[in-house]
Amino acid sequence: ESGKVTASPEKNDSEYLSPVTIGGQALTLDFDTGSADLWVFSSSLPAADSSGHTTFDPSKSSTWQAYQGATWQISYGDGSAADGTVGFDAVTIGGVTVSKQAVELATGVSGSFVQDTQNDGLVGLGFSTINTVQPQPQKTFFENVMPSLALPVFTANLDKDASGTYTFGAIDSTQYTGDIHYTPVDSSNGFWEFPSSSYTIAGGSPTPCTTCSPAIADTGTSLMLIDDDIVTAYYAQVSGSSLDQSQGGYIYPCSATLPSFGVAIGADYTATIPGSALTFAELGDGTCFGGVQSNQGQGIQIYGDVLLRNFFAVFDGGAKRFGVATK
Ligand SMILES: CN(C)c1ccc(C(=O)NN)cc1
Repeated sequence: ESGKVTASPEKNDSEYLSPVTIGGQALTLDFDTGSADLWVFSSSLPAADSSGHTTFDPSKSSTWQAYQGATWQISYGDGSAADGTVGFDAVTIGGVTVSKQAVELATGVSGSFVQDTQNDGLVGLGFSTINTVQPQPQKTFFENVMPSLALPVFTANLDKDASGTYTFGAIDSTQYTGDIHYTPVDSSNGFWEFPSSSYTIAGGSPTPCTTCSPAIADTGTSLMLIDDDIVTAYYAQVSGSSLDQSQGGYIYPCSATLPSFGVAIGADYTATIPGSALTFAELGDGTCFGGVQSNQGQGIQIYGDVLLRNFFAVFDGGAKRFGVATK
């Protein structure tokens, strides 16, 4: 089987939201290849925290099965967090159903989730070694459905300020051009992780970097969070740019011309993003906030939506590989 759903961008393409049905209840969730918990705003949240969100109410699902005593708690790279209890229910995405998917009910969420009223929770599409359910980590929707998919893959075709598509179980050849360039994935940290040991700024042949951190493909992160020395070199080529502590990153005059930025996807391919696609947000006073920012020395480079929305991306759970194609 295979199925596809729309991925609709929030403002500034900061995240992409997709329709999911759980126990017959429709919610709008953020598909996140950088985590492995499927969690939803629940009817047990304080009303002040769930106001504006659609909540899942297990008492209204005839197929809900509580997982007695199980709990979860997660924190994300941006400092946001959520926690709660666990059960199992039928989860359907694009017509593809897992009958007994672990569904994590939020009884606590941090402020940025409360404020993000279009978001009713997350679908983790990383590897279940980083699932936070105790006493027993739970498999992701993709891990559960993989054996019944025509192909053990899902693809992300995100777009700039336009709706895109997530597809499970098929590689839709109408969604990309040319070849798909794959790299093996090291899932030992729970991410779609691969080496990225060269980069290009403003074109030309790639600069090798033996000290460059490995990278992860993360649909749940908005920006590209890159090793600090590379980011410094990038903005050195942007006139009027500066590191603005109050904004939390590099800003520049929106009139500036940004150089292109290319990053290695494994050993054989450089994914190059044109400068015109490397602004994340206008700050309203003529300055712009860059899509390329520092990873603050985290030792991992996070290739989020600023990269992914420029490509067709393949997450291959069968061959444990990640691929990109132009489109
Ligand atoms: C506050 N929200 C909606 C978030 C969603 C996803 C993430 C994330 O780091 N995913 N890899 C952080 C925060």
